[in-house]
Formats: sequence, C-alpha cells, structure tokens
Amino acid sequence: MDSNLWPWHHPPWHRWTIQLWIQLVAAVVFLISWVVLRFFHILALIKAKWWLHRKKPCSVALSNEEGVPGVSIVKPLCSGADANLVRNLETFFTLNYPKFEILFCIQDQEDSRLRYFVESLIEKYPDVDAKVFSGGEVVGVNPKINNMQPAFQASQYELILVSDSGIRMSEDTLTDMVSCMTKNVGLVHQLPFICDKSGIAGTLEKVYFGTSHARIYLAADVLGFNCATGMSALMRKEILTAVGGLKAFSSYIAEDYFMAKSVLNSGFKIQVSSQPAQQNPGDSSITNFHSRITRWTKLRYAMCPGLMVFEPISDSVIQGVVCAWALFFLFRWDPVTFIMLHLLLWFIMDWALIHLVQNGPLPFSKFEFLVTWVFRELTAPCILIAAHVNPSVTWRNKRFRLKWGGVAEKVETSDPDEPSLIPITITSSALTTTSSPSSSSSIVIPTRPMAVSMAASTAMLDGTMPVYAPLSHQGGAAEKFICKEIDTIQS
Ligand SMILES: CCCCCCCC/C=C\CCCCCCCC(=O)N[C@@H](CO)[C@H](O)/C=C/CCCCCCCCCCCCC
Ligand SMILES: O=c1ccn([C@@H]2O[C@H](COP(=O)(O)OP(=O)(O)O[C@H]3OC[C@@H](O)[C@H](O)[C@H]3O)[C@@H](O)[C@H]2O)c(=O)[nH]1
Repeated sequence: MDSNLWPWHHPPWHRWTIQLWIQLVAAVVFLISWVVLRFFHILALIKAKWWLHRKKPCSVALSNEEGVPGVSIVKPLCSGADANLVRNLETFFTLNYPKFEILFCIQDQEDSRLRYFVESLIEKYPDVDAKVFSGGEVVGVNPKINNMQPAFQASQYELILVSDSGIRMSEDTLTDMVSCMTKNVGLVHQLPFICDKSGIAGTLEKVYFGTSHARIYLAADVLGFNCATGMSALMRKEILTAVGGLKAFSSYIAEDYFMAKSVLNSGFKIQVSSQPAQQNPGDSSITNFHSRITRWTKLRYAMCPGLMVFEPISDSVIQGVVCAWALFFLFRWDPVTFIMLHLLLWFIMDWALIHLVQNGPLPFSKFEFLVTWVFRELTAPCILIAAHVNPSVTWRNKRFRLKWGGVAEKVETSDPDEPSLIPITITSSALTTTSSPSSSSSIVIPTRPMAVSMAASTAMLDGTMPVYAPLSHQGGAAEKFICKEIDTIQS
C-alpha cells in the first residue's frame, strides 16, 4: 500500500512514532467494540422479541399433578422496611402450579413483624403447603445462604426455586419456569425487570432494567455466558446436592453466579424463562438503586476482573467519546456529529428493547423516558468509578470485603448504616381506633418513615404493644402505609 495514502492526514507509515502506533491500535479496538456492542444490542432485541412473553410457555403444558415435578419455593426474608412485602408474598399462594411448597426463611428469630405477616398469609390460604423457618444456620459468610440453609435441607421436591423477598409472581409464572426446565436444562432464571411504579425512582429502575441491564443480560444469554441473577432462579436440587448443597456457595456474596457456574459445570444448560422477574420493592429510591447497582458492579469486578475493562468500553457515553476520537484520528470525522448519531442510535434501540421487555404500555411518557435515559446513561460511568473507590460491599447493613475470585469475608463494624432508634408515642385516631394496645410492653422504632410504618403496623396487628413513631410522621405517609397493610392482611 502507498504509505502516503492512508490515514492520509498522518505521516507515511515508516515515519510513525510508537505513540501513533499505540493510537492506531486503540482506535481499531474502540471501533471493534462499537460493532460488537451493536451486535449485542441486536441479539438482545431478537431474544426479547422471540423469547419473552410467548403465549405458550416453553413446550410442555403443566396443568395437573400427574408427572409434574414438585417445586420447593425458598423465600429468604430479612428485616427491612418494605411496604409491598405482604402483597408480594401473597402472589406465591395463588400460583396455579399443581405441586409446590413455600418455605419461608425469617432471618431474625425475634422478628415478630415478619412472622406475623407470614403466619397471617398461611392462615388465609390453608390449602397451600407452607412452612416457616427462622434463625437460619450459619454455614458461611453469605447471609442469604445462611438464612435459606434449614429450608433447603427440609425441602421435599426435586426443584428448588430461590425467590427473593421483593419478587411478585403472576399465576402462571411458576408454570412458565418449570416448563423451561427441559431435560438438559439445570437452571431457569428470570430476566430482572420491575413492576410499574409512579415516581422518579420507579421510572429509573424500569429504564435501567429494561435497557442497559436487559441488553447485556439477554445478549450474554444468547452467547452462552453465565449471567444468571439469583433473585428468581429455579434449580435442580440434585445438582446443588452433588456439589455440597447451598453451603458450597456460602463463601461468596454473588452466590447466584457460582450456582449457575456449578450447573454449567455439571453439563446442564441455563435457560432464561419467558416471563421477566417482577421486582416490586416497596422502598424504591435513587440512592437505594445506585447502591444496589454499585454493589453488583463490585461483585462482577471481583469475580471477573476483565469486566473492569470491558464494562467501561460497553458504556454508551464512554464508547461514544472513544469512538468519536478513533474516527477523528483515522478519518477526521466530526466527533460531535458522531456522538450525536451514536447516542441517537443507542437510544432508539433501547426504546425498542424496553417495549419488548415490558410487552405493553409503559407507565411513563416518551419525554420521561428520554430524561430518565439521559440521566441513567450520564450516571453510569460514575457507578463504574464508584465501584473502584471502595472495594467493600454493604448488603442490608452488613459489610463484606471481596477478594479476587469473589470470595468474601465479613467486616465487623458498628453498623454506621443502622438507623438510630427513638421512641415517640403517636396519638393519631387513625392508629388508635384499630387496636387496643396494652401498655405492658414497648417497642422502639427506627426513624426512617417506611420502617416506622411497618414496625407500627406489627404492633397494631398484634394488639399487644403500644405504637411509637416520630411525631413528624403523624398523619402522613406512615399512617397511610399502616392502614394499607392492615387492609391487605384483613381482606
Ligand atoms: C468489546 C467487547 C465488549 C464486551 C462488553 C461486555 C460487558 C459485560 C458486562 C456485563 C456482564 C454481564 C452482566 C449481567 C448482569 C449481571 C447483574 C449482576 O451483576 N448480578 C449479580 C447480582 O445478582 C450477580 O452476582 C452476577 C451475575 C453475573 C455476572 C456475570 C459475570 C461475567 C460474565 C461475562 C460475560 C461477558 C460477555 C457479555 C456478552 C454480552
Ligand atoms: O442478610 C441478608 C440479606 C439478604 N437476604 C435476602 O436475600 C434476598 C436478596 O436481597 P436484596 O434484595 O437485598 O439484594 P439484591 O436484590 O441486590 O440481591 C441480589 O444480589 C446479591 C445476590 O446474592 C442475590 O442472589 C441477588 O438476588 C432477599 O430475599 C433478602 O431477604 C437475607 O436473607 N439476608
């Protein structure tokens, strides 16, 4: 090739410095990453279009008990304010699957609030086989595994569904998942998604799980990478038992990734179910969302350090900037025009993807989507940076240090995140008319509004304790939550 011809604005090849060669290699790598990411985007769209929300779940019709595999549903529950908990749990009692048991795992033996909620539901649905385990068993570092251990050991069926506390089910979700568990499949997981919610935090979560997360999750699934998250995962018990049961995963915080790895190592496939997971947390906030996504990023970096390079390159803003530079370096293309076109294409593909994942009208306008999408894409690089700043992870007020490979160790702290407790008597009529608390015992309630409402509702429903809450919550959100909670249980 005539060395003066290309790239025409640089000196001839034989006069190139090391620096120019490095720039050339970087430019080519960036442009390849652009093509690869568009390919991932297209794969995700195809998978979403042809796999998600299919009318007939997978292949088998599972309508009666004959020959149907039984499912032990393990529900790890731990204290924390969540106004949707009862409604979410109730959806497991109304599943139309013919053969299942629900094993509730209450982490804290003293947690009378959770016990009350669970026992009320068990009483309301006497035909559903449900049991309560409390206190867990310490078999390792991961508190979710410790919490689930007794239930796992007592489980009677061949399939285990690990289902996090914030998950809702439609009547046919379990049927859909089981029918995806074909002969060579060992784990069926749900694409994480989120229920419709009003408010900025709900919109942000929906935009994230419907675009950025769904893109990489579905593409990874098509390409056969292990991407399973453990919020809703149906597994063959024999595979877990063969590697030592849940205990085998207790040294990791990302137990979900390692469970899926075991399934793959045992020669089985993992399969994404056709219904996305319906996360329905009652305590959505932008802060909660960011700390959760940062925690997940830290877990991924510890497990697969290569992602520290690949994830930034696959970020829309970072990729736009580096590719704009690459095209300028190689062809003197206008960087601003490229970035605008790049973001527009990315936006349109994300818009199409979220529609496929949602499979119905979105609970926000196009304008709200645009604003939230821009916010999410601009803050995404900050999350990647934040994951490097502090290597320890905080999960439900417990802190862990991650080692390379994903093994975790607990960091003993004085729990700075633990809310301070202050008891203040509430004197609202909305509270006092629904129970007659005795004054013989007392409870202290955290200052956070949601926690106040939940703790107060327990006391109300028990009818045995006086109710305390900060005066600032009287007549406000706390009371409304309490009344809603009581209605849900009593109806
Ligand atoms: C030029 C090439 C660009 C390649 C870009 C690759 C970017 C990969 C980014 C993310 C990896 C997949 C993330 C899936 C969502 C995981 C959500 C999550 O973090 N969940 C955790 C908590 O539940 C869980 O413990 C983690 C589970 C899976 C972690 C996956 C790790 C490694 C997978 C490697 C796959 C790379 C290729 C992806 C191809 C699309
Ligand atoms: O100390 C704990 C923490 C959590 N859990 C349970 O673990 C489940 C997931 O907890 P959260 O909702 O706080 O966390 P996430 O949704 O981020 O979890 C996700 O990341 C970490 C993985 O181990 C999980 O499998 C995955 O679902 C819940 O059911 C929760 O009750 C415990 O039982 N004990």
